[in-house]
Amino acid sequence: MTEPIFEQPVIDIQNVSHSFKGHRALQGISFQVQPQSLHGFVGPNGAGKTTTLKIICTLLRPQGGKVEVFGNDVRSAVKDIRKRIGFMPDHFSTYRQMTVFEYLDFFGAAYGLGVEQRDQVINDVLTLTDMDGRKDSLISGLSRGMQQRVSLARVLVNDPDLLLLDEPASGLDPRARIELMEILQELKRMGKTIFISSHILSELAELCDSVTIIDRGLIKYSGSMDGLLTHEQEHPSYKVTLESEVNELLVESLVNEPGILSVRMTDKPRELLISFDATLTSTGNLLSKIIELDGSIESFQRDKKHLNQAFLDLTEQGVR
Ligand SMILES: Nc1ncnc2c1ncn2[C@@H]1O[C@H](COP(=O)(O)OP(=O)(O)OP(=O)(O)O)[C@@H](O)[C@H]1O
Repeated sequence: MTEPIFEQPVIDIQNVSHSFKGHRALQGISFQVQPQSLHGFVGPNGAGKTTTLKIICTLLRPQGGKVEVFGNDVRSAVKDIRKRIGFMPDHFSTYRQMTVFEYLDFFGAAYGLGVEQRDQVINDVLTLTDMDGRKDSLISGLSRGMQQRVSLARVLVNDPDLLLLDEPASGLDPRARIELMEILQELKRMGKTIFISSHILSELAELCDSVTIIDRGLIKYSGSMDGLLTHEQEHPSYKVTLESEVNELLVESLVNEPGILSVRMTDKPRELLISFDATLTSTGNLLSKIIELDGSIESFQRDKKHLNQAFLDLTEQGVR
């Protein structure tokens, strides 16, 4: 039998805490980000997203706990980490009077690239971000969506292995958002790991393989996107579509079965929502019972929670 290969996580956060003037912004958070994943970091205002991002990209020293990026400690290996990451903050910096080329050239030089190499790299990153025709445009004249792409192009100049993006989609119209997500998918296909924060879970659902949810400095969930939507493993819920209309006798018989917690009819006459206690019965038992009582199932599928509901269930009410 082949042994499973355990890859080292790109980001490994263990019990990290951080306070600002007595206010506990991070209260012992732990999670990991796997290589070549697109990992969402979601939480309401003031949850601690930017603080965490700044710690990961070595701009802020954690006061407690341990953070490793590519196996290097953020406290001691600042230079090694900075060489391999690209951080895109949630605001555009103050270089608006430059052209796109001048801006990227400036950062290329700051990263130590020679003139010829910079020309090549700038052409490549402009192609990647679909900005070929904008090389000589003034940044101040670009739309918010285009400015975001320039920001992303800037982050790509040193060919980082890990991209840290703070709210990159905020303020973008739906088209610009979709286009940005497509660029990020392409970067993932190129082998990069992408860590992206947002207030809005549904914005990242299609894009991310995994997600961490943070609220008031505490991690509420970290794992696969799929796992988030089927979070209540002990009480799974299934949507059953019958070939004929649901009759009340069937509902009554199912409700009385051991382990079945609820049987609900929906606004569709052939559909039922059934949840059960997985420690007392199983999907197989449920299926056999329905077949025995009715005999005609058209479809049977796990009922996933709505994204917004999953987010609301995990985070607390109130603005902070
Ligand atoms: N420099 C600072 N001084 C004082 N308090 C701060 C500082 N930076 C952050 N905080 C506080 O720490 C908490 C976490 O802030 P953080 O910016 O990390 O949250 P966030 O999830 O990024 O929020 P948002 O989505 O609103 O940007 C908030 O209560 C915030 O007010």
